[in-house]
Amino acid sequence: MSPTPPDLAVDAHGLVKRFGEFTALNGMELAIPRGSFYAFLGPNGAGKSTTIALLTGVYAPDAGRISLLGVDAVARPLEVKRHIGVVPEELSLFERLTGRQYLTFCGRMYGLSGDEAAARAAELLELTELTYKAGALVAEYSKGMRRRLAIAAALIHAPELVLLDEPFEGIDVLAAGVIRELLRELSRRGVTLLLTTHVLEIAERLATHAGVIRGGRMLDQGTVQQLMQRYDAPSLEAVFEKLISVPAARNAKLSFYGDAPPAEVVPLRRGSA
Ligand SMILES: Nc1ncnc2c1ncn2[C@@H]1O[C@H](COP(=O)(O)OP(=O)(O)OP(=O)(O)O)[C@@H](O)[C@H]1O
Repeated sequence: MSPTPPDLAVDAHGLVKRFGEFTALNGMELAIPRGSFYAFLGPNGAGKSTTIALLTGVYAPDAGRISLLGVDAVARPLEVKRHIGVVPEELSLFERLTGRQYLTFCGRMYGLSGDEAAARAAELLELTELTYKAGALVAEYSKGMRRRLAIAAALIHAPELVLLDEPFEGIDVLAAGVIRELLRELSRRGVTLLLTTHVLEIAERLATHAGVIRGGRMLDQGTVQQLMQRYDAPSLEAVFEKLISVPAARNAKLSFYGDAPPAEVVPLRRGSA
């Protein structure tokens, strides 16, 4: 890491990523100040997961540069990976380990001693409310439990920057509250967080900063306050709606259904099938 920490935890310029003929990222810019909680927003297919894949070294960019925590992430990916945590949208966990073994294994991969890894695993299981499942195989975990385990695994090496792609996907209301508090606590401790979510209410509650992308480009980014002022919008959701034009699908018709409502809706009797 550089001797003086940079102001930006994520500094990406002119990112281009092509899949064959298709250009998924077309000059993406990303500026995430250290210690901020950044909501990375955009409609389906905008390029959020692809950007995260580039930041975390899953794909190499076709053009552009990426600096994470002051280090060139394309040239020195291993050095960067030691200091970042990632929760991808598509989880691939080791199914034949127990939750506790999985976390301990991840800790050992980051160079923690066996005792340290076990102690942190226990703490993270507690924080994500998975202690009662710690001895069960990951293969037996529900979708929401897997997501929580992945979040725990991403934190085991105390990363300074955590990137979470849809961490609330498939999580019930109570567990979402647990995850929200955990993220808030990390933020309070100065960890930089990047979060993608389609639940703007969650972004609204947590984020200090936001960026809205579409078609592989950054439309605008800044603090949540700045964006609300700039677009004269009362909420992040309103900023999002102003930046992303209303999809044509909202005005589409279900022509094959016909226009007439059913003549009469007959209430079901209690107990009837
Ligand atoms: N491996 C791939 N091969 C071809 N096209 C891809 C690939 N990965 C992503 N794309 C395309 O790149 C574009 C951006 O996809 P990406 O998954 O980054 O979007 P996203 O913003 O994360 O969307 P969502 O909110 O639906 O998860 C989409 O048009 C997608 O179809």
